[in-house]
Amino acid sequence: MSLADKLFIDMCKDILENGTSTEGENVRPKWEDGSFAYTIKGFGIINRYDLSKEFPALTLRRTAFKSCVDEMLWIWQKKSNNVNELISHIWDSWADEKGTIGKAYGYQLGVKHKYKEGDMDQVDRIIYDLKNNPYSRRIMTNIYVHQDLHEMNLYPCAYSMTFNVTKTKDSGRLKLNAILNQRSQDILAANNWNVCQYAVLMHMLAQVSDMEAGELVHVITDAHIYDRHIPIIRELIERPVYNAPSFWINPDIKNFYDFTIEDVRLENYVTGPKIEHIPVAV
Ligand SMILES: Nc1nc(=O)c2c([nH]1)NC[C@@H]1CN(c3ccc(C(=O)N[C@@H](CCC(=O)O)C(=O)O)cc3)CN21
Ligand SMILES: O=c1ccn([C@H]2C[C@H](O)[C@@H](COP(=O)(O)O)O2)c(=O)[nH]1
Repeated sequence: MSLADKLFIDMCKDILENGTSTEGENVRPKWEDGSFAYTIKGFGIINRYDLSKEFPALTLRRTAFKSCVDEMLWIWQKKSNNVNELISHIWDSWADEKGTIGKAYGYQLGVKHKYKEGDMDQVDRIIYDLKNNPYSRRIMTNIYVHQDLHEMNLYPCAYSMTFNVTKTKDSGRLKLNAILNQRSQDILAANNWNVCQYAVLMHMLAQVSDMEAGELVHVITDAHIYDRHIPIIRELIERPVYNAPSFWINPDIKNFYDFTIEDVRLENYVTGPKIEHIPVAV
């Protein structure tokens, strides 16, 4: 069983057994037919993934690896907020007629800020610190920008990465760890999707800074299972599990901006069957 499967199954059981329901309360999201999308939610879930041991892809069902890496690069590398630059259509419901999701995600990472070292956006600031000042305790991004929230079609969910570099005990090589802070998580549609995205981001940043990828700590404030997902989750967590796939990254890429979705892949990724239709609350 992959470690990601174990964490996912334990988390789902915990939410289903100990979580609380929002039914009948004033909630924001709705289903396609206009009814309220209630959830069972757990508070303050923390999952730790050791990327030096295995890649954290779920095997219970296949995570759409190419689409999720494409979305991560859309945010972190293209710094785009236009859904026309995405391969998948997962963001279409939140885009306006021009295809933009407003001042969210990629837009915020592309904003240049003034630092003592010069003007940089948040991604370039991270890369600069990892290369020049890896023991800094100030290497972090934050896209939850209050002054721009009124111009976002959906507020950022995975909103902050805090990077922390340690030394590998045996080899002495530098190890890149990070905490992903997420205020809200749709467990069925996006949990492993988000985990795989940020695991790939860490592998890419580690490679371009001559480090190894270490631990990804995923902190989820509101970890929820939507009402219409409950039977799907109950079936999913009873499925057989397989070993984690192996992760390949093109070793020749030394500049973060040169990575494409073809430069990473999962090998021997054996999974359970596809869930034909996952309704997404909007
Ligand atoms: N309610 C909700 N849940 C989310 O996960 C979510 C939002 N809203 N709003 C913004 C984005 C869009 N995200 C999404 C939306 C849909 C899928 C989805 O349908 N996933 C399918 C297949 C995707 C594919 O093959 O490209 C799946 O099987 O997981 C995933 C993430 C994550 N975010
Ligand atoms: O990367 C993402 C983006 C969105 N989500 C989910 C989490 C929630 O179910 C909705 C957002 O609704 P809010 O009312 O703004 O919390 O989208 C996710 O899991 N991962």
